[in-house]
Amino acid sequence: MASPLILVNLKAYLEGMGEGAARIAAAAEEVGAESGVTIAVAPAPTDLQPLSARFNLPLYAQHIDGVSAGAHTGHVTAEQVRAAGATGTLINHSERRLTLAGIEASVAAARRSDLRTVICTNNEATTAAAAALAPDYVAIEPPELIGTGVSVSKADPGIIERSVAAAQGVNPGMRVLTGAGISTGECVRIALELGTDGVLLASGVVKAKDPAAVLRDLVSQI
Ligand SMILES: O=C[C@H](O)COP(=O)(O)O
Repeated sequence: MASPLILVNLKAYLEGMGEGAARIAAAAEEVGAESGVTIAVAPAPTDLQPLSARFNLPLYAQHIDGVSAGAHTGHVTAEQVRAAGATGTLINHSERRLTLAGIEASVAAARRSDLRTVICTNNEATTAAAAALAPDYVAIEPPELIGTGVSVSKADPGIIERSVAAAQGVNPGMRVLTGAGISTGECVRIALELGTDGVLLASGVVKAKDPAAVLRDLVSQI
């Protein structure tokens, strides 16, 4: 199996001129290098370029629209985030939902720009639909647990197992992440034991006093 992916979404938690994002990217780079685990960060779009200039780690956009350069006010294109240093993108995060057609267009745009794709989903049915679009990963996150500190690995392991089965039933070999409330190495270990290929998390790292210590714990049972 390829190295599990720990994908840290910074959401819009961090204000200021990118100092907070840089602190977390530095911690992710350090812990990724010492552990050998792939730790990626999904910063705000304005932080992609500054982070890619300073740090050596995979960067994901939090969202892209399924359009190319043109008359699209307020859109974010795959070409733009790729040029800013992203190597992948979230699509359809629970806090940035798209239509099914929009998801398909974003996946196609990401592929044209050679970006890895993570389609976020909320249950088994949407996980199966997402898997049919053949992204690099689907990421199942029960919305009611996001940001609560209550781990999906412990509170709802069944949804992880069923989602892995649904995704791989549609697309054998489909890689699955899970997220919502993940904050410890035990949560990551359980997620991997349930058949996932890693985790998508935010508050457990972003709100931590010592993000590097949390990241070290997250990779400690892999
Ligand atoms: O993108 C990350 C997820 O929405 C999980 O967020 P959380 O780790 O704060 O629950």
